[in-house]
Amino acid sequence: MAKTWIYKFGGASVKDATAVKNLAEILRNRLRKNLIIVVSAMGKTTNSLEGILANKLNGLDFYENSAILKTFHREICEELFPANHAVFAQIENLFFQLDLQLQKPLSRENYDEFYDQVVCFGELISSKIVAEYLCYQDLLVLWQDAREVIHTDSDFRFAKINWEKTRKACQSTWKPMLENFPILTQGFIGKDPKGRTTTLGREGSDFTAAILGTSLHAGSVTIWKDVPGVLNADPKLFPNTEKFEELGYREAAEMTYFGASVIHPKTIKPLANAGIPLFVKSFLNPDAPGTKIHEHATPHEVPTIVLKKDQILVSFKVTDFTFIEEKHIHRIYEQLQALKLRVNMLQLSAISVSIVIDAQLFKFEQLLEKLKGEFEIRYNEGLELLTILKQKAEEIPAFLIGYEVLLEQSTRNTFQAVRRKV
Ligand SMILES: Nc1ncnc2c1ncn2[C@@H]1O[C@H](COP(=O)(O)OP(=O)(O)O)[C@@H](O)[C@H]1O
Ligand SMILES: N[C@@H](CC(=O)OP(=O)(O)O)C(=O)O
Repeated sequence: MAKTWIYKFGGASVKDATAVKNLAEILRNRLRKNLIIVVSAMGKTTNSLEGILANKLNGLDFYENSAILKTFHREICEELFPANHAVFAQIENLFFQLDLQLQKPLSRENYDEFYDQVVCFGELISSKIVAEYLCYQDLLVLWQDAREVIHTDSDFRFAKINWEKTRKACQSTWKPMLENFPILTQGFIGKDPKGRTTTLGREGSDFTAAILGTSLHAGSVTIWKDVPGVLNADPKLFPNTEKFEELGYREAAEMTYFGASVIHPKTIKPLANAGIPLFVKSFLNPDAPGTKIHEHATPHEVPTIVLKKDQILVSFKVTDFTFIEEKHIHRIYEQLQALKLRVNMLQLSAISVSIVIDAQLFKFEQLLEKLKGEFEIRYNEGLELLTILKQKAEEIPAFLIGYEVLLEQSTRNTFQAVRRKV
C-alpha cells in the first residue's frame, strides 16, 4: 500500500483570504492521493472564542464578539467565493450551532467541557472554508471530521489519546479513502467515548498531525509555519537567529519542553517512536528546505534560546520550624497534578519549595486555596522563564541586562533564569 503523507497548516497560514489562496498555491503541485491536510482555526480565532467564553462566564455581553467572529469569517469567504457559493450557508449553519451551544448554561464547574464544545468551532469553520476553496480551485479534497478517528478520554481541554482506537479508526476508515482522494481535516479536536467533542490542549494541531502520521505509518509529517524552519530562538523575540537544517528528535523535544512554541511539545515523541521524520517548512517560501527533524541529525553547538512568558514563581514555606521533607514536596505535587499544572522549574531551600508554573485561568487560585493552610505562600506573577541550551557563559549576562532575576539555575548544558523587566 502507498505511504500516507501529512501536511499541517496552522492559524497563521489561514489567517485571511490571501493566506488561504497561498495555501492553495502550495498544494497545487503537491496535492495527491494519500495526503492528509490538517488545518487549525483561522488566525487568532481560538483566542476570540476563549474571550467569548470568558465574557459569558462573567455575565458580560458575548454576542457582539460572536458577531465579530462571524463577520471575520464571512468577509474571508466573500474574498474567496462567488456570492452564490454553498459555503455561505455551511458557515451560517456552523455559527447557528455555535450560538445554540452558547445559549446553554456555563459555570466554573462545567467550564472545561463547555470550552471544548465551543472552541472546536474554530477548526470546524476553518476546515470547511479551506476544503471548499480547494475544491473550487479544482484541487479536490475530501472534508472529513477528525472526531471520527481521533479518540480520546474525557479529560476536556487536555484530552489524552486512545492510541489503539485511533489507529484502528484511521486504518479502517481513512486509509481506504486515501487510496482515492486526499483528506482535509481539523487539528486540535477529538471525541470521547460518549461522543462528546474534546480538545488536545492549546496549539494541539501539530500533535494531531503527529497522531495521524503515527496511526497511518506516514512517510513524513510537514508542519507549515511563518518561519523558515526551527531557529535557535523565536525571531519575534530575539534578533540574529540561525536556522537549523536538521535537528535530532531528542533536541527538538527538549526545545519544545522548555517552551519553543514553534512545535507543540507532544508532537515529537510519537514521531520519534515510529521513526517518522518531521519537516518544519515556511508557507511563505514553500520550496526552501526548512528544518528536518529525524533520528540521524548531525550534532551542533549552536546555543538555543527559549522564552516562556506568563510565568508565576510560587514559594511554599513551612510554618512549623521544621525543614523541607519529602512529604512537603509530595503534598505540593499532589495538588499540582490534580490541577494539571506542570512545574517548569523547581528549587528547594531548607525551609521552602519554589516552583515556576504557567499562569492558567482559575488554576493558580485553586492551588493557593488548597495549600494555604499548610504553607506560608508567596508569589510573583507576570514573569518570564528564560532557558538557554548549550549556553556560552560569556553570552549570558547580555540576556539579563534590564531585568531583575528572581531565580537562576545552571547545569553544564542548560541555563535557566526567571526574570522580570525593571
Ligand atoms: N525556535 C523557534 N524557531 C522558529 N519559530 C519559533 C521558535 N520559537 C518560537 N517560534 C515562534 O513560532 C511561531 C510559529 O508557530 P505558531 O505560531 O504556533 O504556528 P501556527 O499556529 O501557525 O501553527 C513563529 O512565528 C515564531 O514566532
Ligand atoms: N486553534 C488551536 C489549535 C492550534 O494548534 O492552533 P495553531 O496551529 O494555530 O497553533 C489553538 O489556537 O490553540
